[in-house]
Amino acid sequence: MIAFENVSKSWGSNHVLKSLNFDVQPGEKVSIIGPSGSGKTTILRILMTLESPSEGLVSVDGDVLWNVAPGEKPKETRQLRQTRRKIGMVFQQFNLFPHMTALENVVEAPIHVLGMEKAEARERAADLLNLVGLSKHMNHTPPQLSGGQQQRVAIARALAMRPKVMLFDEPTSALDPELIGEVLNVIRNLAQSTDMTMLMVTHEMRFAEEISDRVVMFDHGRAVESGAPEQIFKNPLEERTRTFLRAVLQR
Ligand SMILES: Nc1ncnc2c1ncn2[C@@H]1O[C@H](COP(=O)(O)OP(=O)(O)OP(=O)(O)O)[C@@H](O)[C@H]1O
Repeated sequence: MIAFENVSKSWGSNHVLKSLNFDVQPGEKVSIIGPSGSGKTTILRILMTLESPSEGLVSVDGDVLWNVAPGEKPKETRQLRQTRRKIGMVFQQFNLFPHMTALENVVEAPIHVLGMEKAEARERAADLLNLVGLSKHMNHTPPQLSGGQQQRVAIARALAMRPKVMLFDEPTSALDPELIGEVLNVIRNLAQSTDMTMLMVTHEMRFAEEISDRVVMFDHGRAVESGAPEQIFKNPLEERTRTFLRAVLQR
């Protein structure tokens, strides 16, 4: 469903991704872990076309998003916009429209981007807000909601576009500790009840262990180890994974 082939990304002399080969199978739930600055977010941003690779091929659902030859300037492929719609993303920051209600935030893109009928979009948005446990808050604006509730609206908004792939970039990092659980519960339910492909960057190790089919350890722009959660967390093969996990799990 997602494939990175020999993908590199540099900002000046900072080589953030180094000939990365990485894929995610249809329906697979994959978590990316690794030290700060190892390139985890950059992978998601390339998939969202918020960044372009310096080199390499990236495809989603069989469509080429990026195909950049060495020394070539990245340019958008013809089907990029179409492919981009297959992907929903949840960021650390919720990025909701503050003056709109939760429901209006969720219906916005289906109406304006997908051209969905207003009534159908509102019905779907109400179902999704119910799914994330916010049926009582549909008419509240973001300032009237807690951070956890706002992030759940952001998840509903991403789902409203009927994506085949959901990307999560540290979805609980901006939340107070007591609000993290409610957002993780929503993501856990999605992972267990949908056949969507899910790729998540997270510092929540126990959560990654619990919900993922596979965990990938990143370091210095490379996937250094990939395996079932019990293998990565209980029996990591790479010294870099052991050192990283020792540090984060002792915190
Ligand atoms: N727009 C940018 N311009 C220049 N450098 C950037 C840009 N975005 C990211 N970087 C650099 O790329 C490197 C990798 O960043 P990235 O955010 O992908 O790491 P990460 O593994 O997600 O880290 P964290 O866990 O701290 O979020 C860092 O050195 C960062 O400073």
